[in-house]
Amino acid sequence: MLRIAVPNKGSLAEPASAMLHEAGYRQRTDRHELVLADTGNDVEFFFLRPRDIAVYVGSGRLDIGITGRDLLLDSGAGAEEIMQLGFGASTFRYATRPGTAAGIAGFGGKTVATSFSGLVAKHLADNGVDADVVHLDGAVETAIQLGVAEIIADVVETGTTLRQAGLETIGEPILTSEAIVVRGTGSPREEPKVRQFLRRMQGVLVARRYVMMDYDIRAEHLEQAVALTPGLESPTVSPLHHEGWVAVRSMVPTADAQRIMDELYELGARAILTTTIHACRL
Ligand SMILES: Nc1ncnc2c1ncn2[C@@H]1O[C@H](COP(=O)(O)OP(=O)(O)OP(=O)(O)O)[C@@H](O)[C@H]1O
Ligand SMILES: O=P(O)(O)OC[C@H]1O[C@H](OP(=O)(O)OP(=O)(O)O)[C@H](O)[C@@H]1O
Ligand SMILES: [Mg+2]
Repeated sequence: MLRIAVPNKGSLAEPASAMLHEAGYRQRTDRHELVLADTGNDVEFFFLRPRDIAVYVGSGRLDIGITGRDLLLDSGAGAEEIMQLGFGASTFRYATRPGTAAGIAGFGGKTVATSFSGLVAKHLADNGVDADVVHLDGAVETAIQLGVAEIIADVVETGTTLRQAGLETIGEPILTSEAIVVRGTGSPREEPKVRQFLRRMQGVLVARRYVMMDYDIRAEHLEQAVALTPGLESPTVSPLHHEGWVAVRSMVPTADAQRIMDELYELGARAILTTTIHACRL
C-alpha cells in the first residue's frame, strides 16, 4: 500500500484534499480522522501537520507527501520535490519597518524573527551575514512592534498582513513556494504506485487547465485554425457531411479559450463549443 502524507490543517489542507478527491481518492469527511485507508486504490492517507510532512517522508516511514516547498527546505529532511501541484503559491521574504535596512547586507548584528529558522539561518549564512535568528510559531509580524526583532522573514501571499503591520519587504524573495509532492531520498519503495499517483495528479492539473474545444470550419481555413488550436499532440480533424467543411477537436488552455473562440469565429469557424475535461491521462 502506498503511504501518503496530507496536510491536516492550514492553507494547504483543503486544496490538497480537493485535488486528491478529484484524482479519485477517498478523502476524510471528519477532520478528526488522522489515518484513512483507501483500499480500492491501495493507498493509505496520513493527515499530518504540513510542517512535519517532509520529516515523516524523509525518515522513510511514509512514501510520499504533499507539503509546501518552503516547509521542505526549512525541515532539512532527506526528502526531495518530485511534482508541483499548482496551488498554495506564496513567496518567502524579509520585511522590516521602512528605513531599517536597505538590503540583506545591512542585517549584520540585527535579529530576524521567523517560523522558518532552518531556512533563514541557511540563507543568512549563504550570504555571509551574521544576524541572530529568533524562532517564533506564527504572527511574526508583531515581533517587530514588540521589540523582539528588527527584521522578520515570513510567507507573503497578498502582502496584506505586512501592510497592516506597517512593514515593507526588503530585497528579492528568498524563494517562491507552492504545494509540492515530496519523496524520500533514501531507498524508494512502491515505485510503480508512486508513478501512478503522479499520473493521476498530473491528470487533475491538465483537466483544470484545459478545456476541449470543438468547431466546424471550411477546409481551406483549416491550417490557420489549427495554428490557433494546436492541442497537446495534434487536433483531431473529421470530415463533415456538408462538403468542404471539417470538424476539429483540440484541447486549449482554459485561460485562452474565449480569445481563441473569437479568433476562430473571425476565421469563419462556426458551432464553436468548449467542454470541461473531467479527468485525463496524457
Ligand atoms: N497566505 C498564506 N499563509 C500561510 N501559508 C501559506 C499561505 N499561502 C500559501 N501558504 C503555504 O502554506 C504552507 C504553510 O502551511 P501551515 O499550515 O504551516 O501554515 P498556515 O497555512 O499559515 O496555517 P496555520 O498558521 O493556521 O496553522 C507553506 O507552504 C506556505 O507557503
Ligand atoms: O500576504 P498575506 O496574504 O497577508 O498572507 C501571509 C500571512 O499569512 C500567514 O499567516 P497566518 O494567517 O497563517 O498566521 P500565522 O502567522 O500565525 O501562521 C503568514 O504567516 C503571513 O503572516
Ligand atoms: Mg500560518
